[in-house]
Amino acid sequence: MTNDSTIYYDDDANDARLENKTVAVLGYGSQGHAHAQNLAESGVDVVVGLRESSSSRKAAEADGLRVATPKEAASQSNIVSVLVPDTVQPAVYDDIESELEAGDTLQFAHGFNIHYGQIEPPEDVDVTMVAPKSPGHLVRRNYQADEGTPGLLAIYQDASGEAKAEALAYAKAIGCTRAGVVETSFQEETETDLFGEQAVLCGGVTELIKMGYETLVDAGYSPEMAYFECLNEMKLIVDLLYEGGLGEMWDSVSDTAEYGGLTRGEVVVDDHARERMEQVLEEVQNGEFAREWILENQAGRPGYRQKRQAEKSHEIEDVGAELRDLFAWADEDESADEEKREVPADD
Ligand SMILES: NC(=O)C1=CN([C@@H]2O[C@H](COP(=O)(O)OP(=O)(O)OC[C@H]3O[C@@H](n4cnc5c(N)ncnc54)[C@H](OP(=O)(O)O)[C@@H]3O)[C@@H](O)[C@H]2O)C=CC1
Ligand SMILES: CC[C@](O)(C(C)=O)C(=O)O
Ligand SMILES: [Mg+2]
Ligand SMILES: [Mg+2]
Repeated sequence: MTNDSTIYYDDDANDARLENKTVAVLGYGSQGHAHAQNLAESGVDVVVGLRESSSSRKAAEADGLRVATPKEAASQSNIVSVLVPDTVQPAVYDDIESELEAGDTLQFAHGFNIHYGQIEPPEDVDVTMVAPKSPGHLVRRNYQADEGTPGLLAIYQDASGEAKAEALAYAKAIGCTRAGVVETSFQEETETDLFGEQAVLCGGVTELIKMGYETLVDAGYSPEMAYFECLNEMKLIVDLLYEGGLGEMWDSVSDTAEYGGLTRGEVVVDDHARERMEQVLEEVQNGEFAREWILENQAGRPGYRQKRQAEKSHEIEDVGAELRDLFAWADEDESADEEKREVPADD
């Protein structure tokens, strides 16, 4: 981040920008349920847009929210927050496009479809992004605990001249300006988000865990020891990194771990890994990943299903399930897990 990045807080946002406006939240999954409930509790008029057959309808209604079809919701609203999965957004957009009027806002939590040209909004609507840098369940939990969730704000199209002020009010209403909202662009958010989840947060970490586990088990150590060491303890280390960066983690582990980590970490994640990271970034930047993902969806997701199945079948998952049943820490997270399970899988 450069020193001139702008960060906005609660005092920079004016709640009145959302007065007399209706927000249609399309989708009631991870982000959708959090935005809709936080907006409503902040006093904003909300209508949730879900298809007639939607398995999420019951949950939204049980949470006291008004529910309509995406098209009806868009026609009743001034701001349409598109929080269905990225892959279905273009089809949902085609359905609601006719309901967008000059001066309305199309709001996103991720820039994929705008940045890669899958959605091309009319010139007379504002196109904004408020993207919490967190899974939706934490956005909701933090709001309920009077805490904030850091987020990003970007303006792709400012037809009204008011796009930023309105997006800031939206960010405040879902709790993001309590923590701070960094201004960025659709391009930067999309490319960094995709790179981060592929190379580091989701893809990189899971491969590192599995490879560490397999190395220990192949060398004759017990699967339980390998699970604890390579997966379970990851949370303890990540909590320290989250609280105080690399420094707090290194301060907290033993000198032996610090010396071993500082000298051996770079043996594993070496220049070869850096080259591969650069390759992953290039495929995000030149649109190759986006094209692959769009085609994969058009083909009915055969490769995705296969990869998912292989991941579920990895021995570490069985070992982990057994251990989590036997130890007390599983109970602590039970309510969070229950909450997560309420979100329907996409297939
Ligand atoms: N997951 C996260 O924490 C984060 C997500 N984002 C972004 O937020 C956006 C939403 O992602 P996320 O919350 O994960 O989405 P989810 O997968 O959780 O969305 C599921 C919701 O979308 C509805 N839905 C699915 N397909 C359709 C369809 N064809 N028509 C209408 N509704 C449909 C589902 O209802 P139904 O019962 O009808 O299937 C359900 O309510 C994305 O742009 C994502 O990149 C950004 C930051 C983090
Ligand atoms: C890290 C995954 C993420 O980018 C997120 C929760 O921010 C996503 O797309 O879900
Ligand atoms: Mg992300
Ligand atoms: Mg993402």
